[in-house]
Amino acid sequence: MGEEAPEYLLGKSEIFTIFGHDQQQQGYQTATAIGTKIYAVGGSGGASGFSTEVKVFDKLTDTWADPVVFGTKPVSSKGHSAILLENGRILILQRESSPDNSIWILEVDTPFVRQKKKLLGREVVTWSKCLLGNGPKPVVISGPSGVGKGTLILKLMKECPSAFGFSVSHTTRAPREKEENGIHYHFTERSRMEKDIRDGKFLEFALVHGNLYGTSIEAVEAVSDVGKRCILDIDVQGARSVRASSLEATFIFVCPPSFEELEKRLRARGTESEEQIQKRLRNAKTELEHGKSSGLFDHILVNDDLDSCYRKLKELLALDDNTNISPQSFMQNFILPISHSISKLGNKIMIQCGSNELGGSSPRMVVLDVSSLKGGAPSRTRGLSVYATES
Ligand SMILES: Nc1ncnc2c1ncn2[C@@H]1O[C@H](COP(=O)(O)OP(=O)(O)OP(=O)(O)O)[C@@H](O)[C@H]1O
Ligand SMILES: Nc1nc2c(ncn2[C@@H]2O[C@H](COP(=O)(O)O)[C@@H](O)[C@H]2O)c(=O)[nH]1
Repeated sequence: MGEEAPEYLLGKSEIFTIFGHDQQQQGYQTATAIGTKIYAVGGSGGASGFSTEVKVFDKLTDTWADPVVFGTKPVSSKGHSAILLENGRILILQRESSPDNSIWILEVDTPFVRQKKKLLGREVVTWSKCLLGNGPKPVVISGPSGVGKGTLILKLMKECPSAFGFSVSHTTRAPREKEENGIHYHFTERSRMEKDIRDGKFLEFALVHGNLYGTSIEAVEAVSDVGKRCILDIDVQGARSVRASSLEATFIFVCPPSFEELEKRLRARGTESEEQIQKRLRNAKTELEHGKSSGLFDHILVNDDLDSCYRKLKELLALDDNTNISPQSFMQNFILPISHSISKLGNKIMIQCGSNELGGSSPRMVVLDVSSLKGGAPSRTRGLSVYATES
C-alpha cells in the first residue's frame, strides 16, 4: 500500500533540493523528478547524521514505494545534495563526508536497473560509488579446468598483493582439502545461492561441471573499494555474462599446450574423482572451442611453460593498465562543505563553496566534469574529472 506524497514534492517537474525544517521531519533531504517518478533520498542516520534511504513516488498512481536497493550505499553524513544527470542517474554529493564517501551515483533508470526491475517486478534503484579518474579495470580470466588459471593468479597475488585483489566467488561444490571458506570460495548451500541469485545479488552465475558458481556484486566491489584491480577466475559462460554487463573488463582466455597436457595436469592435481575428471575434460572441449573462436576474449595465452606464460600475463596487464591517470590530488582531500551552492551547465557541475570553507580566504569553485563517466552498476562509476578554481 502506498503512502500519500508530502505536498512539497508534488507538481514539480525538475530537480529540487530541499534543505528546510519540514523536510527534515519527513526525513528526506532531496527529491529528484525523472519522468513520472520522484526519487526522495534521506532519512535519519541517528547521531551520525542523515542516512540515504530511498523512496520512490509515482505521480501517476499517487503512491510511494520502497524500492529494492542494490549496491553498497553511502554511510550517513551531514546531508547531501542531489543533481540529476543524464541516462537515469542522480549524482549524490555527501556533505562533510570523508573523500571516500563523498561522491555517489544513484541509478534509477539505467540498463542494469531496468533489467532488475523486469526480473523482480518492483521498483529498483542502485548505488554506485563514483571514482575519480579511470580506476583499475577488472580482469576476467577463463579457461578449461586444470589449465593453470588458479596457479597464474596465485603467482600474481603473491608478487603484487597491493595491486591485485581476487574476486571470491560463491559455489555450491564441496570444499577441497586446504580450501578455506571466504578465501578460495564462499561455499554455499544451493537453495541459499539460488535465493541470492533471484534477489539480484550476482553479477553473473553459471552451472559449471554440475555445480553452481557465481560472482557476487559485493565480491567485485570489495576489491574495487580498496583500490585494487579485481581478478575474476570464471568459466566461459560467466565471462559471456560479464561481457554483457556494464562491468568494463579485460578478458583473457588461457589455453593448454595440448589436450593431453590438460588431462595430465587435471589428474596430477589429484583433487577430482575420475567421474569429475571425465566431466571436466568433456566440458573443456566446448570451452576451448568457444574460448578461441567466439571473439569474446581480448587476449589468448597458452600456458605451456608456467614462467613464460606468467611473464606474458603481466605484460598484458601492464599494457592495458589505465590507472596511470591519477585522480586529481586536490579532490583526494576534498570535503564538500555544509555551505555550498550547486549549478549545472551541460556536463559540468559547479560547486560554489562558502567563504573559508576550503581553508582559503576567498570562495572557491569546484567543477565536476561528468562527460566521461563510464561503468556503473553493478560496480563503480569511473571517469569523473574534478578541478578547482578561485572564483
Ligand atoms: N604451465 C604449467 N605446467 C605444468 N603444470 C602446471 C602449469 N600450470 C599449472 N600447472 C599445474 O596444473 C594443475 C592445475 O592448475 P590450476 O589448479 O591452477 O588450474 P585451474 O585452471 O585453476 O583449474 P580449475 O579451473 O579447475 O580451478 C596444478 O596442479 C598446477 O600446479
Ligand atoms: N561462471 C563462474 N565460473 C566460476 C566462478 N568461480 C569459478 N568458476 C569456474 O569454475 C570452474 C571450476 O572451478 P573449481 O574451483 O571447481 O575447479 C573453473 O573453470 C572456474 O573458472 C564463478 O564465480 N562464476
